[in-house]
Amino acid sequence: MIKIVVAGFKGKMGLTATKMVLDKKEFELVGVLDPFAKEENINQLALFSEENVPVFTTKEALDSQISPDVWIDFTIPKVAYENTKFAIEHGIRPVVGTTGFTDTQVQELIAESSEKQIGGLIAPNFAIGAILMMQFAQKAAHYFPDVEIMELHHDQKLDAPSGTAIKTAEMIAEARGYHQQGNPEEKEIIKGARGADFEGMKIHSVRLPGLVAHQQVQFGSVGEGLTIRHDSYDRASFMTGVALGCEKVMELNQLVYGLENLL
Ligand SMILES: NC(=O)C1=CN([C@@H]2O[C@H](COP(=O)(O)OP(=O)(O)OC[C@H]3O[C@@H](n4cnc5c(N)ncnc54)[C@H](O)[C@@H]3O)[C@@H](O)[C@H]2O)C=CC1
Ligand SMILES: O=C(O)C1=N[C@H](C(=O)O)C[C@H](O)C1
Repeated sequence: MIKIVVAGFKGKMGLTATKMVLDKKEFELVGVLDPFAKEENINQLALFSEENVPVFTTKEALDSQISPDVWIDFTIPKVAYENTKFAIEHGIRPVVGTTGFTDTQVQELIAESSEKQIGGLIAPNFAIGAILMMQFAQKAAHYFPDVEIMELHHDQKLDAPSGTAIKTAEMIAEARGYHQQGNPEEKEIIKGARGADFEGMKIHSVRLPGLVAHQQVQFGSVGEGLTIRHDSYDRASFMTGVALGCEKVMELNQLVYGLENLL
């Protein structure tokens, strides 16, 4: 039985992950963390009235009372680095979906986990279809170097571009390197019109109510185009990957970046 804590449990993803952990017989939910929680036990929420799991509002209180094997993190970009570092330092394997990490932070956490021999995972996207989208895009970039990424999310999202768009751009850049796209004489009449730039490719972020998480990677070449698109219509789409991550980190001795490394 893998003992799990969910950080950010009152959020959209935290709540979905909490339900997933409770539903899987291989997992035991030993605690949940959210500084904005008013409850002391999740059974004070109608949804979890049959359960008995303590609620913590600080990671220090959590650490003094429970000993989880795995720390699932769906919090906010501002705290995810500190949370992940805390988990590693306390021998808890992080499975992190929270986005907004810098490359330097990811490298630091990998080095620290390796030193402590603690498995872990930071995955900008846990949906299997999204991983395939990124891998297909990387493959296509060998033949189609001209590409733009459009990511579309709900309007409560804090970070832009999305972690998935950054990871996709990194994977495409690995395949094709820096590549100047479009007209070098181009001028933006309104600042930002052409989106963010990563190694010469543009990333566009759309935020609208009603959306969940969507991304289109659009390639253009002479007389042809190729569009690879993934849609998460429901947050349940991420849970197969989260569950897989919780199992796999038990066998690792350092943190990995990207679910594709565990499939
Ligand atoms: N990797 C993936 O597959 C996915 C990643 N995400 C990412 O997960 C994160 C959370 O997304 P949502 O659930 O939509 O956000 P949300 O805003 O609904 O939830 C965030 C939760 O974190 C809590 N929180 C804030 N500070 C905290 C702290 N210090 N410790 C513990 N909890 C804290 C908040 O109170 C809130 O309940 C975002 O960064 C998002 O980009 C979202 C969907 C899928
Ligand atoms: O905030 C979200 O919702 C999502 N965040 C992740 C990201 O930034 O890529 C994953 C998914 O796109 C949903």
